[in-house]
Amino acid sequence: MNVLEINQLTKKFGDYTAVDHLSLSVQEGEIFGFLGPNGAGKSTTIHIAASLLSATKGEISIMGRNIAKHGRFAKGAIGFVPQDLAIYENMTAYENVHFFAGLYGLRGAELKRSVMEALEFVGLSDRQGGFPKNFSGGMKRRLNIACAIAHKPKLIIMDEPTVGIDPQSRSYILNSVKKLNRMGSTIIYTSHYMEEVEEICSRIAIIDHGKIIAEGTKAELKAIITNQKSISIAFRSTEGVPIDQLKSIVGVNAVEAAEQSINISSAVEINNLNRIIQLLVASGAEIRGVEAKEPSLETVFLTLTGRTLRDE
Ligand SMILES: Nc1ncnc2c1ncn2[C@@H]1O[C@H](COP(=O)(O)OP(=O)(O)OP(=O)(O)O)[C@@H](O)[C@H]1O
Repeated sequence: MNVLEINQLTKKFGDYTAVDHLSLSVQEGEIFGFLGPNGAGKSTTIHIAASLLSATKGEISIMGRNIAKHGRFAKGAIGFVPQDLAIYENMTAYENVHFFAGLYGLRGAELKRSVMEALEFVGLSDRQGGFPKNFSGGMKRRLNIACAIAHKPKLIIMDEPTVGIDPQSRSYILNSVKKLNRMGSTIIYTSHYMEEVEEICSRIAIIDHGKIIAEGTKAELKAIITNQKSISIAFRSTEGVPIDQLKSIVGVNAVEAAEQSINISSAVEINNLNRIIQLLVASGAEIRGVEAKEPSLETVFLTLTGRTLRDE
């Protein structure tokens, strides 16, 4: 069964089209990754799916019911973890979760039990009486998650839940996502960190400029680029590296530059490595290493759009 179905969704802000005839479906039991650079339209799409924003055009159904007609049902079926923390600093951790779970109609002993279970789940039960202002960034993110899951929603939508936190909290959150999924929730996970999406998601949609540009399992997405190789070259500094000239070498499809490295996506059948190295040596760039890399979702994105996921 499809837990979420989006059909030809369009959202305009004035003249600007943030989401452009976007369709996708998420099946029960999936961890579905929604991957795209900043500004691609991920948040707008999931805000509409969570009934927090209205669509300009298109239809959305949750477990077969149109959200425009079954608003109450749709809201109860979804747990939404927003990108910007939605917690009250002047309420304790317990009171925060209690407040949000109460909004979903839980009452009495069931409400108390659900609040404690959610706090336990995110590892904050021993801090239930603490105020978020005394919490670390990672703890606040975990509390944000507890607020969204206490009512045991069928579908949990997470909008970049690991932005700006330390690696330990990030790994805690990623493990929690997997555990929630094992416990029966379907998850939509949006991110512009492709490593996270590769690690936890069973199916992925890549979005750019409000449109889905590729969709499938990791293997299916990588199959798009089996005719591509990825070469990573390290430098002391990439200043002065002739990027435009590299792009004009036969076979090269895209070049992505960071401070001390460049990634080149190039056609497998064309042996242009000599030409690439010659050009770099002639430019005076100090090469520190050359490595052929396994294609990643980053390579898929780079190949499809000519841009990197991160520098938008
Ligand atoms: N309320 C608004 N008014 C005008 N433009 C908006 C509004 N909300 C979003 N946009 C624009 O719509 C586009 C898509 O934004 P959205 O937040 O959905 O992207 P995103 O993929 O979630 O990126 P991010 O990771 O930065 O949140 C952006 O160009 C953004 O500036």
